[in-house]
Amino acid sequence: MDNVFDYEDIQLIPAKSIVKSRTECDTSVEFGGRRFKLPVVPANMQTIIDEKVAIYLAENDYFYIMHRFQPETRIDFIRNMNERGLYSSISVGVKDEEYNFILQLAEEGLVPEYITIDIAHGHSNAVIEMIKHIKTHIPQSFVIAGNVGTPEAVRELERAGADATKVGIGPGKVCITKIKTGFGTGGWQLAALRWCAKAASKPIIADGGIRTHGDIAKSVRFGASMVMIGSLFAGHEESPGETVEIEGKLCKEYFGSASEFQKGERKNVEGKRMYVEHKGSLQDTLTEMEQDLQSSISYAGGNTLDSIRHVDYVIVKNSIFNGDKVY
Ligand SMILES: NC(=O)C1=CN([C@@H]2O[C@H](COP(=O)(O)OP(=O)(O)OC[C@H]3O[C@@H](n4cnc5c(N)ncnc54)[C@H](OP(=O)(O)O)[C@@H]3O)[C@@H](O)[C@H]2O)C=CC1
Ligand SMILES: Nc1nc2c(ncn2[C@@H]2O[C@H](COP(=O)(O)O)[C@@H](O)[C@H]2O)c(=O)[nH]1
Repeated sequence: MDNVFDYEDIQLIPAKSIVKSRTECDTSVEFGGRRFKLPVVPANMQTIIDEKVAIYLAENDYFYIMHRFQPETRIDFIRNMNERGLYSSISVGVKDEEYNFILQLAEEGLVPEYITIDIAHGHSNAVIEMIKHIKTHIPQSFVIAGNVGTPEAVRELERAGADATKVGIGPGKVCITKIKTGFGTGGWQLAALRWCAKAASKPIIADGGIRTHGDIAKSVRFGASMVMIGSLFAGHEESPGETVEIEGKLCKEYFGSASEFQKGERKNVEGKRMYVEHKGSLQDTLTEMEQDLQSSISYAGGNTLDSIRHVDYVIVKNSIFNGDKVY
């Protein structure tokens, strides 16, 4: 790998604007046969999304992926979305019971429009087998597989039948994989995205490490069709994380899916918990993201998201450790 860099090391170079107003810039994206207002999806984590948030996002033409940490609720979730005329987008793991869950969906004729295979180390036979299992029994579902961090992994999952891959091992805000295992894309996530995108023949979701709205445009420039975000979506009124008061300020919890708080035990822990300041409404953030991305598109010299994909850039510094701490 040459040219290793991360989000904070890159600046995109402006091109002559063709719009009179940023409102002319269209941030929408097609993904898996649907069009969404933004190339952004809140992380499929228990402190980021619940059924209420999923309904809100689907009703308002945003992409969502429901988490998989209350597995017994998934059938009712899909039925409820169907009854409301909304698309359903769920997550699965790779353990034996998940194979039975897919068979149950097939038997009951329940077809989620999107199924995300959500495990830490997605470049594995376990994921390849699950992709094939889903494609055999529910071929109409759009399958997102991850997480991975290499071109080889992207190619292998695509060959197995994945319709999109999710890139990012360890760049997340509540992630401690880099520190605990020595592996991952933490500290060079943007370069890893570029590396993977060059090998991909299907869409990529860039997952983790987004700290500013400008990082969304940078992800698009380096090959992402969709950007998964956790920490920036934590702390809203609607966020499922518990609300607490810390030194007179209202905060909400945000914890990793591989943290002891999610798992209920300290085994193979690769995530931590933090508290983020209470932020107001989710829609305010989505609106601000849209405005900022419209601005990015105008700086790129176009009026659609695609114009960002070809802009020049400079590497302004080269830092590979961003100061993450375990606690
Ligand atoms: N994007 C990221 O960087 C990371 C994300 N996560 C998130 O944490 C959640 C839990 O993930 P995960 O622990 O994979 O889910 P599961 O607990 O469902 O485990 C996945 C399966 O893969 C096996 N496995 C083998 N090697 C690994 C490995 N290196 N890491 C994890 N499992 C492995 C596990 O067995 P066994 O447990 O016996 O080893 C288990 O059977 C997911 O939501 C995932 O997205 C977690 C870490 C990193
Ligand atoms: N290594 C770990 N990664 C995790 C864990 N829980 C979630 N995640 C990943 O983080 C992103 C969100 O990143 P952010 O920088 O936007 O906050 C999420 O989508 C997962 O891929 C975990 O416990 N360990």
